[in-house]
Amino acid sequence: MSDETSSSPGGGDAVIRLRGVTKRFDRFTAVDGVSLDIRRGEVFGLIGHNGAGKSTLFKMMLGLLAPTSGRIEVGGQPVHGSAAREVRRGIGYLPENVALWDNLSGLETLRFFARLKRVDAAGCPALLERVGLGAAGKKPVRAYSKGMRQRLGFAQALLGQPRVLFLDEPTTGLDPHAIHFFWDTLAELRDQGLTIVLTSHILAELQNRVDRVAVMASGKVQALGTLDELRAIFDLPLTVQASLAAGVDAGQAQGFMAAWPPDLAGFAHAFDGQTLTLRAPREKKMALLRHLLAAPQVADVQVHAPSLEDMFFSEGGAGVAASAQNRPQSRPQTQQEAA
Ligand SMILES: Nc1ncnc2c1ncn2[C@@H]1O[C@H](COP(=O)(O)OP(=O)(O)OP(=O)(O)O)[C@@H](O)[C@H]1O
Repeated sequence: MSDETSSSPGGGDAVIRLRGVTKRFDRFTAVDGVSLDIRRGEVFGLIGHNGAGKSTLFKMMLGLLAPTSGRIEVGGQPVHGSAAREVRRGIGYLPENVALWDNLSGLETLRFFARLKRVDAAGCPALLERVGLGAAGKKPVRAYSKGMRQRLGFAQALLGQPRVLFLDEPTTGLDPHAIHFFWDTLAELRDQGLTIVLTSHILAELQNRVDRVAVMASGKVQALGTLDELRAIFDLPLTVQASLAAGVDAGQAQGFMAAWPPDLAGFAHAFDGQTLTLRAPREKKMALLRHLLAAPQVADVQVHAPSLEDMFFSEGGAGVAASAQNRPQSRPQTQQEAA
């Protein structure tokens, strides 16, 4: 793959550039006019409900599926056409279910994939070490656990030192230890300059580990940005929890509630006698905190910003996509802006 990059409107280098990408299966439109820049060295999450078009978009970015219309470039080169083979050599791909042969050992499997990818197999033992399978390289794959199989799949994606990695549901079925290991490895690769695009349905796991997220629905990218940018788009309230001190009796608690300032009225969501839960707009946070911290009855205050999951399930369960369709004009980047 060429190391050439093109600049993205949002700043930084666009390693992956999509313009007006559409995929139709007969009369059904699975991906609908997607324009997107993915920058060098970023971890980019693609989320959305089942059937939103993530895998179809993924396959097109990998050059495995031709778009009906639109243009896709990786490293400044089209992923379809005469340069496609060369472009794909710079891409690593971990499918959701890697096809492995039970009778081959981990090392034989990796060497097999190296031959398929036409890269030097001499680095296979080191790659197995890299993913934590050094000691299991000679074991047949049939003796591998789900986590070990996933690590082996990850190793084959890293063959040939790709500059761009596509990972489809990479942590599905992994235990917490394996998930931790996976994200640590990903952070190291990212620090080495790799661009990583991944899909996941596990939003809590994604939210502090990806640089930006694209939310897909009905074949379109409905919202795009960092977690903070998405929070600004959806403008959901903060949740603030104030715990009263252990010695506060019912009368003092009542006094605390009765002395509530009128300019902060309407945010109280629940009070169980010990903990007051409030939902407040972000601009009221400081006023609310000042009041709570000055109250002698309050022993502890916790503030929770809306999570990716809160946003996804916002608007009474209609989901992030429905909310994004009605998004205000002050959003970070739309498809049109990217185009
Ligand atoms: N080869 C195909 N022929 C016809 N329709 C297809 C084909 N591939 C995908 N689709 C349809 O395109 C839509 C998008 O599918 P896609 O697999 O991209 O969704 P997804 O977001 O990856 O979903 P999931 O989270 O379930 O993997 C779905 O309605 C699917 O049925």
